[in-house]
Amino acid sequence: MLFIDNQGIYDPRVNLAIEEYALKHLDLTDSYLLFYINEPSIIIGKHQNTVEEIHVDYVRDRDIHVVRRLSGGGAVYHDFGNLNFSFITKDDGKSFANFRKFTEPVVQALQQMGVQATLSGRNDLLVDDKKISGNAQFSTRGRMFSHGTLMFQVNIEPLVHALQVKQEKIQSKGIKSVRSRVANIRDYLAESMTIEEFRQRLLESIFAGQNPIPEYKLTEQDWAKINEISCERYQNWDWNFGESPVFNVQHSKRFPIGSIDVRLQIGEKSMIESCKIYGDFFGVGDVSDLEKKLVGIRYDRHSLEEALCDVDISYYFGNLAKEEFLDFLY
Ligand SMILES: Nc1ncnc2c1ncn2[C@@H]1O[C@H](COP(=O)(O)OC(=O)CCCC[C@@H]2CCSS2)[C@@H](O)[C@H]1O
Repeated sequence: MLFIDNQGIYDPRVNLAIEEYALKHLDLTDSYLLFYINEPSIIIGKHQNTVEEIHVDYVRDRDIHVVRRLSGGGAVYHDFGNLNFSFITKDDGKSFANFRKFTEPVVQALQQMGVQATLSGRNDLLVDDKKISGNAQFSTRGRMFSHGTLMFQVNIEPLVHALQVKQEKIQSKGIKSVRSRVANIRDYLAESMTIEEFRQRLLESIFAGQNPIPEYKLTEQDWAKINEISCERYQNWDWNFGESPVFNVQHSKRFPIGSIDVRLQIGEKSMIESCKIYGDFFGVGDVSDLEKKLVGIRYDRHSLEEALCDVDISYYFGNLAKEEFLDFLY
């Protein structure tokens, strides 16, 4: 495994581009570990409807970045007290959805520092029943990353406010990110340290026995492509916010693999004119392919079944069965 050093970069639109670049373009014969700290930001899950996850006025007034990421899951808040880790590796077909594999080295490092963290629920690390880390994954073409937050010393007040959607919006929508009681790691450490020292301790624990720690240095060529990805995707309103959905059928439900929220606009002769799928579910497939499959067909059970007959639903939504998805749609 190689360590990618990006210290000194705090812009989430660049950090997420480094991660995407490493995933898609670096030689994954080796795995990589990337750490990043972002200035105040909300990082939205791939399938979420941004305006329904944030307090728009609060976020605008405080210049908090709002950036969508590639992985599924819910919305989290980052600031200079939050350290993110990302393992970028080949997807051997067994690792996706295995959160234990990628959080274990971090849990061990935390335990060495006196912090009794455990993996619990779908994707959280807890101390004292409080969440200190949220994790998510993304897989594409045999490559994947598994990344997580580490709340070292996050300012809790803006975290709560920025993720608190305005009241009228909550009422218009069934499904939200999974809100948790959160805590900061610093409060549980055996000895005090700065976030930089914390990062160093994690690094030394994960690369135990390797001195010096093997590093991959980003080249000028890498940087040119990273900046391109950053501009095209993470600095782009279309990606981060996108168009608001129009719909006249909305179904929301929480499944074991996460929440799914489907909005359909039904036109003349019962035809589906547009389809949008939101949620904090985990899956490998790009749901926009599924959305496209549903457009142009009749909104009745039989037509839906026909349209989905050659579709592997679990590819998009973890291990959800097709029947369950059809019952949910219609
Ligand atoms: N920074 C941070 N760390 C841990 N938990 C948080 C954080 N911010 C908010 N929350 C809490 O988690 C829920 C959302 O939980 P939920 O389970 O819905 O979503 C996640 O955990 C996603 C984790 C994504 C990690 C990526 C790693 C690199 S870029 S972002 C939110 O409502 C708060 O209660």
